[in-house]
Amino acid sequence: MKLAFGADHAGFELKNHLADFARGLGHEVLDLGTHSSESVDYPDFAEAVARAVLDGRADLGVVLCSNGVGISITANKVPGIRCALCHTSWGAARARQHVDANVLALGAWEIGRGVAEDILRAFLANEFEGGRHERRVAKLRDVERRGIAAEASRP
Ligand SMILES: O=C(CO)[C@H](O)[C@H](O)[C@H](O)COP(=O)(O)O
Repeated sequence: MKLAFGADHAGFELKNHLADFARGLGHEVLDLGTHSSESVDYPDFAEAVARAVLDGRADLGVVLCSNGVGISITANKVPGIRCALCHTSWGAARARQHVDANVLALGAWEIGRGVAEDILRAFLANEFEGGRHERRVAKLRDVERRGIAAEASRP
């Protein structure tokens, strides 16, 4: 699979570690930064990863900040993105199976490397199950569409 990675300064080290880990699993990595521990703004990297997933440069995205909150919220502002902030491998598997999440968010200062690897492995190893979940994801998309329409009609 092709994976896009993005992180702010807080997620920089774990992002690099997980990118190497993903390469070791045989995945292709698109590293969209950040490329140092210098302070940066997480929305820039959330949007870069979201765009890469939506335009097909990546199959899935992985984003990191200190707690995963800011970067996941930002990614979820991009229509078409379903970003799951996960703290367990069980949750990551569920995010793929039930929600068809296309971006994984992690809190780099909350979890260690081993847990992060387990979460990423679970995210990559699972697929959307469809069935009843199709209906729910369709409703999720409807909410997104209504939000865009409301925004467009705002004076
Ligand atoms: O976790 C984050 C947002 O949810 C970011 O990684 C930032 O680290 C956080 O906002 C703290 O920023 P700081 O400039 O490193 O203090």
